[in-house]
Amino acid sequence: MGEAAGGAVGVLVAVEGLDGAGKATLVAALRDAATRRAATVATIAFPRYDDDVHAALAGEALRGAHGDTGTSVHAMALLFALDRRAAREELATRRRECDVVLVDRYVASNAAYGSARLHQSVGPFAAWVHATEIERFGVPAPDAQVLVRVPPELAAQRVRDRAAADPDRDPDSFEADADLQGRCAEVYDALAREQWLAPWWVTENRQSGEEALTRTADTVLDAVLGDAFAPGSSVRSDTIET
Ligand SMILES: Nc1ncnc2c1ncn2[C@@H]1O[C@H](COP(=O)(O)OP(=O)(O)OP(=O)(O)O)[C@@H](O)[C@H]1O
Ligand SMILES: Cc1cn([C@H]2C[C@H](O)[C@@H](COP(=O)(O)O)O2)c(=O)[nH]c1=O
Repeated sequence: MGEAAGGAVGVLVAVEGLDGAGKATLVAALRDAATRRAATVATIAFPRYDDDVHAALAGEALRGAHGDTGTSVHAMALLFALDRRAAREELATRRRECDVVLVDRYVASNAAYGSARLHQSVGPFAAWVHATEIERFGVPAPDAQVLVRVPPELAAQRVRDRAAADPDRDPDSFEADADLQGRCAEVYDALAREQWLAPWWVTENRQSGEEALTRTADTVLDAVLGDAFAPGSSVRSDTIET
């Protein structure tokens, strides 16, 4: 569990899933649910495009800049990993200050997308991500990971709808690759099944509406905060049907 100092629980919860799955939407619901129960909360979205040069380079490479960087699976993963390495201090500070630290994408995004790009399941690439980010860079493992699970076609439709409404959100090269998204969905399922890196929760995000989201957010918080207040117990893996 997180570093309990100054009274804050400091539980680190990573929200994962395909592009357009609804991660940002769930993070917002989790933040509201945490605030309702008087838990202090911080949110960080990776890649930190505006705050870290590696993330900025990765974002540009996703749109064709920097020669062949975007085509290199390992180069892209290193840029995403270096962004998180540079965020270690901020993460530590937020965990000291807050009960819940929500991260929108984290280390498992690298494992999922890189493995999918290489047509692997949870295998050598995921092991390389673990060795590089956790063991070498000292990026902290999360306490819990939530997979926002949707059929890839639905996620792709949401990406298209969002792009139609906001020209600044036109799909990047990963978002535009339907085969990649399909394989990535399979890798995410395998990561969750294998409890890769930390315990996983799986939530389906097919329904629209506040009610289902709020229910999911409350279920996750009951688990992570409830367990955090009960020393010696650990966060369970489960499936939340919404
Ligand atoms: N349950 C839902 N029903 C209908 N629309 C939804 C639902 N969840 C999210 N959306 C919409 O789908 C779009 C994508 O959602 P969101 O931005 O939360 O996804 P994301 O996983 O954070 O995407 P990305 O990784 O590409 O930034 C948004 O326009 C959002 O309003
Ligand atoms: C953090 C991170 C992201 N990715 C992939 C996932 C997305 O397709 C893109 C950009 O992320 P965004 O949430 O759409 O802005 O990059 C990745 O492969 N590895 C990572 O660590």
